[in-house]
Amino acid sequence: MAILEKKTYKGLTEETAIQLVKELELFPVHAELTAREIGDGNLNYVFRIASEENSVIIKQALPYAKVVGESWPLTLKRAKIEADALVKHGEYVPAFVPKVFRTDEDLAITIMEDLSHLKIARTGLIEGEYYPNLAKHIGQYLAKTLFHTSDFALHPFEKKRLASAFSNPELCKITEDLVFTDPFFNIDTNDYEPELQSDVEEIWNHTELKIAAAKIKQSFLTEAEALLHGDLHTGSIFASEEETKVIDPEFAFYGPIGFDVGQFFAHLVFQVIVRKGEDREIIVNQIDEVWQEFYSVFSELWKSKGVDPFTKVDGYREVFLAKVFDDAIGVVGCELIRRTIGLSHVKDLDGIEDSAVRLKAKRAALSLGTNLILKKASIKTIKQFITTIEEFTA
Ligand SMILES: Nc1ncnc2c1ncn2[C@@H]1O[C@H](COP(=O)(O)OP(=O)(O)O)[C@@H](O)[C@H]1O
Ligand SMILES: CSC[C@H]1O[C@H](OP(=O)(O)O)[C@H](O)[C@@H]1O
Repeated sequence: MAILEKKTYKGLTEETAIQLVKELELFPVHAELTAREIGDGNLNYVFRIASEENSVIIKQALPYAKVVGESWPLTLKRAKIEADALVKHGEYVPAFVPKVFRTDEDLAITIMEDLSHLKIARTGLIEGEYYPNLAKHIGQYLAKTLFHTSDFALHPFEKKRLASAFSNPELCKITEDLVFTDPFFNIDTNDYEPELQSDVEEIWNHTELKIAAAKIKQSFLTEAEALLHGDLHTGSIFASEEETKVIDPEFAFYGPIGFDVGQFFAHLVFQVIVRKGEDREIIVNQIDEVWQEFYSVFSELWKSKGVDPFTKVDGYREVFLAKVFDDAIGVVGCELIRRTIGLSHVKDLDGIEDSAVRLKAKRAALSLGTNLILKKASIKTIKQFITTIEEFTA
């Protein structure tokens, strides 16, 4: 029986992935096809199916988290959320997301544009590559996706319909635990070198820090400002010198705008920590540029497309964007700590072979993260944010 007709979930293999694209007539009938599983993420399978002339990607969710196994069951609904978010965001930033060709909820698959001509930005950045358009493009991606899905741009009924359609409790719970909770407590799944034990205990015993982190978590739990990507790290971005494409929005949900902004900042900060001299300056400038671009495009949209009467009140835009910035700084702090001592690290730090250099970099991430969470109220501008980064990472 044809795979799609079965209407039941079954994990694909390289063979059945080929059978599926044939059933869907995505390639000419006699095309010679090859398939390879290329997924390197924590959660899903990704197959690349290619003929001599053409190729597509099939991403399939598993009923559990791939990185842990069947002991961590995870909803298949995330595949639909991811495909729907790609399509929704694609309405506003078609140049910055892959095209979605087909989806199937029973199989939990999305068939999309193959972006293999690009490189995952984290990999390229670690190799020292320079992406002259990355900051500008991500600034635009953030401003457009977040403004257009917010109450500033939508009728309240449509906004609430979307918020309900993108309800994503299981994936949000991963972020609530892994980013905003577990690193601040002695939890089994935390993951760090024994040499960091005293640094980690300092965090666990720091009540003021925990209260500040709890407030940032509270914002993530309650503030349905816009349809977020929800996992906007440099491993979720394909780039070249010219192009930028954002993939993997399976954590999408209605949350605080500063979460997406802060996550992207944080993963640039990891590069600031590991680079030196001019190479480091490039990333510092990109942090500045992404914020300037986000601020200016969001402001233009606010003025030209704002539907809420308060968007016409002088001064409110600046107040709202200051709130987004404050939220983002808190998220940077939590993400720096989480990717250093929690579950699911980043190669930027873990890939440093010399252990003394690696530990120094991790300590910088922890002390900068702590400082940002505690002092975010005093960091009001992008320049002050950059000065703080430089203070802790010199
Ligand atoms: N559209 C695509 N084109 C080419 N490769 C892709 C595409 N989507 C994903 N991949 C590859 O699969 C990997 C994992 O994809 P990702 O969506 O991040 O999965 P996960 O949700 O498991 O993290 C990416 O790092 C990339 O190498
Ligand atoms: C066990 S999930 C941890 C981590 O995995 C996700 O990453 P990705 O899907 O990009 O590999 C996300 O960042 C989660 O926090």
